[in-house]
Amino acid sequence: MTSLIELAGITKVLKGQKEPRTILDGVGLTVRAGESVAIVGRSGSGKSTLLSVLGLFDRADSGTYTLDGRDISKLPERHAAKLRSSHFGFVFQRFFLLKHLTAAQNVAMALVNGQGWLPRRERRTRVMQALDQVGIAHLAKNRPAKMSGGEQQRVAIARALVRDPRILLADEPTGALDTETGTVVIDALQEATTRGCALILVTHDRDHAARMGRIVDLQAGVLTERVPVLAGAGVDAPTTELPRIGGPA
Ligand SMILES: Nc1ncnc2c1ncn2[C@@H]1O[C@H](COP(=O)(O)OP(=O)(O)OP(=O)(O)O)[C@@H](O)[C@H]1O
Repeated sequence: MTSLIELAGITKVLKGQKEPRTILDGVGLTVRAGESVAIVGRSGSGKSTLLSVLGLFDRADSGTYTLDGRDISKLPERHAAKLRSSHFGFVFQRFFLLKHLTAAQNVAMALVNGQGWLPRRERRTRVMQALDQVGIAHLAKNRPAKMSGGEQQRVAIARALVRDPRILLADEPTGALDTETGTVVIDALQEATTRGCALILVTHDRDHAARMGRIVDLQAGVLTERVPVLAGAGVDAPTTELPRIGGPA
């Protein structure tokens, strides 16, 4: 299977301070369609920065970003904006729902913004499909105030899915939820991978990370891939680490 995303030697340096600070130091990452990848690491290690680079909200200072076989490292912003809406769905810790709109109307907003006005019937079908995919089609007419946190986050996931993205980027989507509700939200995100969508999840929750197909660890700007240890190998830790990937030798 060919890669959907390939980052190589990605570097991001924060300027505007006394001393420039390297946040991403030669990061490499390959993600294929239908894969799920957890990005873990200490607070401030650069996980959200990496997600911003992946989602084309921010640009790397050096390195290459290949999306679907195309080098997009130097893409002008107007093309990047198009790719953002055609290829990516975003889910954040905060739900960012409009409180005066119903769940269905909140999801429909993504279609209006991204693709102009679709015919009403098609819009309705896609919105209901997206709500159904996250298990809350029955709440289509509810406003956020009448929904639990987990339900609101599932509306936000439906809003991210309604444009049928190739890649779902989720930044601490369970951060505001209790463990049980968080698990339901992770289920909803993972369901998208069964349809070929790649899922990249930033999380501090070990259990949620462990449910992803792969875990990558960001420490001091350096990304390492954790490789599951075979059961019975006599190692206490559930995972072990390889040397850094994608960085200079
Ligand atoms: N716009 C900015 N201006 C100044 N510093 C920034 C900016 N954005 C990020 N940083 C700094 O860059 C570092 C990486 O931030 P980032 O948010 O990517 O980390 P993180 O791993 O996602 O953290 P957390 O787990 O707490 O969300 C942090 O030290 C942060 O303070």
